[in-house]
Amino acid sequence: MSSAADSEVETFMHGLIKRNPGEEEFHQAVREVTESLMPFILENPKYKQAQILERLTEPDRIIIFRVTWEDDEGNFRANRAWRVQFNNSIGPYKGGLRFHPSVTQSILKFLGFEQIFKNSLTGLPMGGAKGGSNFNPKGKSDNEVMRFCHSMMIELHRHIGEDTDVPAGDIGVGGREISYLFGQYKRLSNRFVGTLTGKGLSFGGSLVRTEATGYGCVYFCENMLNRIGDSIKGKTVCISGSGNVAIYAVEKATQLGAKVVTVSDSGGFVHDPDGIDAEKLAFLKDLKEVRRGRISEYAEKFSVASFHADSRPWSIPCEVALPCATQNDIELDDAKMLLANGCFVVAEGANMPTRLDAIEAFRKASVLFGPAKAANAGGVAVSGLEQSQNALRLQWSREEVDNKLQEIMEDIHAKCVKYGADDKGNVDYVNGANLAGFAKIAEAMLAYGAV
Ligand SMILES: NC(=O)C1=CN([C@@H]2O[C@H](COP(=O)(O)OP(=O)(O)OC[C@H]3O[C@@H](n4cnc5c(N)ncnc54)[C@H](OP(=O)(O)O)[C@@H]3O)[C@@H](O)[C@H]2O)C=CC1
Ligand SMILES: O=C(O)CCC(=O)C(=O)O
Repeated sequence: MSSAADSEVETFMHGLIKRNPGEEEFHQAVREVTESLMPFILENPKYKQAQILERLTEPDRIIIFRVTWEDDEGNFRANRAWRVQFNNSIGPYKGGLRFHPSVTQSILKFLGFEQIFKNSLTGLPMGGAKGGSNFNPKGKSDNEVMRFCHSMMIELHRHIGEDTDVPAGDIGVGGREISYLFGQYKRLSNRFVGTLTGKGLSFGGSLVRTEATGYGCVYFCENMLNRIGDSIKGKTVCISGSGNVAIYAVEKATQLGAKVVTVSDSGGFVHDPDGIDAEKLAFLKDLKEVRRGRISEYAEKFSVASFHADSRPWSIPCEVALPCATQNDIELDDAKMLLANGCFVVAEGANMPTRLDAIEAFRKASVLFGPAKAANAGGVAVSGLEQSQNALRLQWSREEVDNKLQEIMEDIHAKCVKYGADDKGNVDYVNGANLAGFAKIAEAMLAYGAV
């Protein structure tokens, strides 16, 4: 980056931090995008003149509300919830809901901001949003989760709609939660429309939505490898997380011939040197999707595997790393360890799982680095396809949706290459994803004038 661009980035970030004090995750997400975009904005004064970056980093609105619910002992409990409607320049607001005790406005703003670019990359007409609550579903009964979701929707339903804002799942929000939320939405609005995605298959859900983020991440990884004449087949893969994204990343990587040797949760990671085969994956799905148990049980069941409490999997040698748990999961030291052990491909299944200095280390080492906006866009892409099916009142076959998902991931990869390749043909996927995502949104914002 030129020194002029450098100093513009610092001036811009100074103002942003002043306007959004203490929101570190949001600052981190905006800095990464700003560093990619600033040289382009300086070359194209129309974006600066129209204050596109300033407008893009200010949410259209944030709705904050209290959710009161009753636990199984009859106590009243209260949580805080948010919906950050960030930008609807290219379509209705779209993005997941996160239920986790760590949720703050900063986290939801970083997620909503990233979602604007990700959704643009899919080529589908979706704006960016995110929401959630500091409610902790862990250890709660189904009835408690239901009461929380029903109470949350009493407020949320006023702000969403199939052409306004379409929430979906994220950490702590899966099929169970979406069902409770959708049931209450349907009752309150007296309309059966696709205002949430990730629904059950018997009431408007799309085939392959459950698998889409994990599968899409592996498809993106395969696209990056194919471009250099390689493939994921035969590669050793480390995955973090053991939730929705991680499980289906394990499944697709294994189907394509890779050996996945780690998964994790907030208690630690398991290392299975033999790889997670179909039988072990079935156990993992039952453990996490049905019994909601801890990952340490995997090592109790399969003696070849070891459990490492309170640690992340990045010390285990691998060629491909797929962080699929949460933000800031790969620190600089983890990146150094991965590089020293021969890792040369990283695709982000989670949102912002890699710290900025760790990304820099990967870039310097010419790692094939697929940023979240591109690599995990498969989930929201199939959510977009769910909206299309709902609007058409049709359900497409598994094969049809999976083919469309593969096409969308290939298309996102091609856009990253178009916008991120240098003269020698090396691709900076971070710059590519940011620039390609930005181009479409910025054109729409310019066309609207001062709105
Ligand atoms: N679901 C989707 O379609 C999409 C999800 N994403 C992103 O992918 C990531 C994972 O989401 P998803 O799989 O849906 O969520 P899940 O709730 O299904 O799984 C989350 C996983 O991450 C672990 N985890 C969560 N927080 C922490 C933490 N602070 N430290 C260590 N581990 C943690 C969880 O462990 P534990 O159970 O112990 O908490 C669990 O294994 C998130 O970053 C999400 O934003 C991105 C695109 C789409
Ligand atoms: O499916 C969706 O609408 C949102 C998925 C999501 O939360 C994400 O892409 O981070």
